[in-house]
Amino acid sequence: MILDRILEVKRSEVQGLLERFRVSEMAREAAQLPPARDFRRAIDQPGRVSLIAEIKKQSPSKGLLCRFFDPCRLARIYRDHGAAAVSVLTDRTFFGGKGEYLAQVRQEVDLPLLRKDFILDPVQIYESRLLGADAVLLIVAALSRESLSRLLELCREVGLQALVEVHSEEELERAIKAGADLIGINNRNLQTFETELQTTLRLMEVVKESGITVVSESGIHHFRDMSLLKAVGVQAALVGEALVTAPDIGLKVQELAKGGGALAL
Ligand SMILES: O=P(O)(O)OC[C@@H](O)[C@@H](O)c1c[nH]c2ccccc12
Repeated sequence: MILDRILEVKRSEVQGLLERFRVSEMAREAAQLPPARDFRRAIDQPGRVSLIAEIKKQSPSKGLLCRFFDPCRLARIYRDHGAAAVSVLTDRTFFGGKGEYLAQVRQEVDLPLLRKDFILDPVQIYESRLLGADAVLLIVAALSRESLSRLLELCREVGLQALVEVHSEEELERAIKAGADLIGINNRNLQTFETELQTTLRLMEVVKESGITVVSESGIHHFRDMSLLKAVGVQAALVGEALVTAPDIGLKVQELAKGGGALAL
């Protein structure tokens, strides 16, 4: 499965980081930073589905999405047309991202930023904070119960929020048990790569009225998708492909923000 391949590469990247940097040194530096922005509050606003707009150059399933890729330009367009937060893919091998993109976007816009990567080790949490992230993605399918709890705890310690990603009822249960208050339901099936908004509708039954902030992820393309998510009580939608491939990106951001009720029609 693709996730196994990604994790193999990621483990060697982590090894590289550990060889190049001292974790204690990074922790000391991170402790001196001003507090991160409140990602959860920015996306959890009554009566609307907030848009988390993603900066994504390529994906394992679709290849190159964006020919003239300029992360800072994308971030400005997202901000100017109604996005509540920005997600930056930093994985290099599979998504064509880099850590520097996050640092550059941090300089460019003041919106809360999510670092989208495959986080397996504490060193990546410190690195994320130093690059300017306000939140990081933790993928339940990629982590043991112990690692998930340990990384969640570390996020709290360093002042980063964690978006805990699930694909199934079983993973959702693990996320809740670990104490996640911000959960991403990924509509993409990791085996087939197909997306199915139904996944969000199904898992929403379990979490609604729990006080957990829910983000629906992947395969969201249209105004009507956002309206549907609004009707089932989701707080935010994470959208990449539909934005970066749109002929007029600003217009697409507006369409989705309107569909979620974040902008007036
Ligand atoms: O491009 P899409 O279908 O709008 O999806 C965005 C986002 O959900 C997707 O990039 C994503 C969700 N979880 C991930 C984990 C790793 C890498 C990427 C992802």
